[in-house]
Amino acid sequence: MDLKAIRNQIDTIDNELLVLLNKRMELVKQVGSLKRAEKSVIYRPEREQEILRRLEDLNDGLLTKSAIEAIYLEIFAVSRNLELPQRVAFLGPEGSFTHQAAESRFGGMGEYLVLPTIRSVFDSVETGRAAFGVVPVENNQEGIVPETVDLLREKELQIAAELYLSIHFTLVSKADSLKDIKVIYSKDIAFRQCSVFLREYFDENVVEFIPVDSTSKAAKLAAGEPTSAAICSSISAKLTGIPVLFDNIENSDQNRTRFLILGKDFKNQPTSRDKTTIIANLPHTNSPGVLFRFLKEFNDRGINLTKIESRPSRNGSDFGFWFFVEFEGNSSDPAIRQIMDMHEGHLKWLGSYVRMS
Ligand SMILES: C=C(O[C@@H]1C=C(C(=O)O)C=C[C@H]1O)C(=O)O
Repeated sequence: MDLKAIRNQIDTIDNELLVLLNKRMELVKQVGSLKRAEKSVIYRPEREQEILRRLEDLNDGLLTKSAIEAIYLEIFAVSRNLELPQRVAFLGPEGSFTHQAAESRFGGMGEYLVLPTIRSVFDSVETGRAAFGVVPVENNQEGIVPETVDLLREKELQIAAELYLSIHFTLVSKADSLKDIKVIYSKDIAFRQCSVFLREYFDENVVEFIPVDSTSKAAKLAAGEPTSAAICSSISAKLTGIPVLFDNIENSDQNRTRFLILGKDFKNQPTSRDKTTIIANLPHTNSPGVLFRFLKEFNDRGINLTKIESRPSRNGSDFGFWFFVEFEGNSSDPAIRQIMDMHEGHLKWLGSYVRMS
């Protein structure tokens, strides 16, 4: 077949796709009307995951799993926009890893609110300025993001979904040579994640490391100063037009960050692949066996714990603490229900959502 003939066929298929996509949108609109009548939530991450899984199982063509995901996540985002346009807040500025994470779920067409701090993302969802908020919660090299975990305890928001992103850092600067660099800007966590590279190439007695709110803010600052550098994502290097001196400078090439999508009064339908996150404010945490007995309840019921972190309660001068706990399953599972009931008043449910790891 010649080029023209092949392209004719492509055109025919695109025409069919357009008709089908519009048919899909008609149905989505009906779903939207039903949801509005029932005052139920528009975003159903568990339903989207179910569709993806079904299509990936069904697929026997050239499309890879991630290609199907990329296409469909955009279709879902456009669909939701038709049901009810919903603003999504994320920890900015533009070009941050959180921006990348937000776009991967809410699409390129979404309406975004770029906010300067994790707290302001929580606030915007709490006050309804945004329907959803995207924040980082942990990195597999660095552990949890304390601000996010503390705010999950403080605020009354829920986790609608989680997602994972591979993180790569670049060193950017307008300096001609490394020895001209006097200042390096980045986010504190990024400095730690690139510590091996920094030790090898820079003398901390000569170069000043200045932590700022985000890696993209770091790139913007460095773009305006000829003897400064920044550690940032390649997307913010591109957005600020600052030259990349080194790529992939992170300590581990297995560097992944987990993000949470936060909603208000949000509850997913249970699936068979859920994870649940809670805050445990156990009484008398300094007494022997309190944590042991709590964990034993999970073990006795065969519930797989995936995370436990302790955080200071900041209650006067004492050394009390509370726990950020995650485990497999949905809060409506009878075994999990039992534990929640047993500790009523001491456990705060933050969400049950499809497990992505
Ligand atoms: C159409 C719906 O609303 C949203 C859009 C979806 C879609 O495009 O398939 C799926 C789930 C929801 O996030 C639905 O709930 O079925």
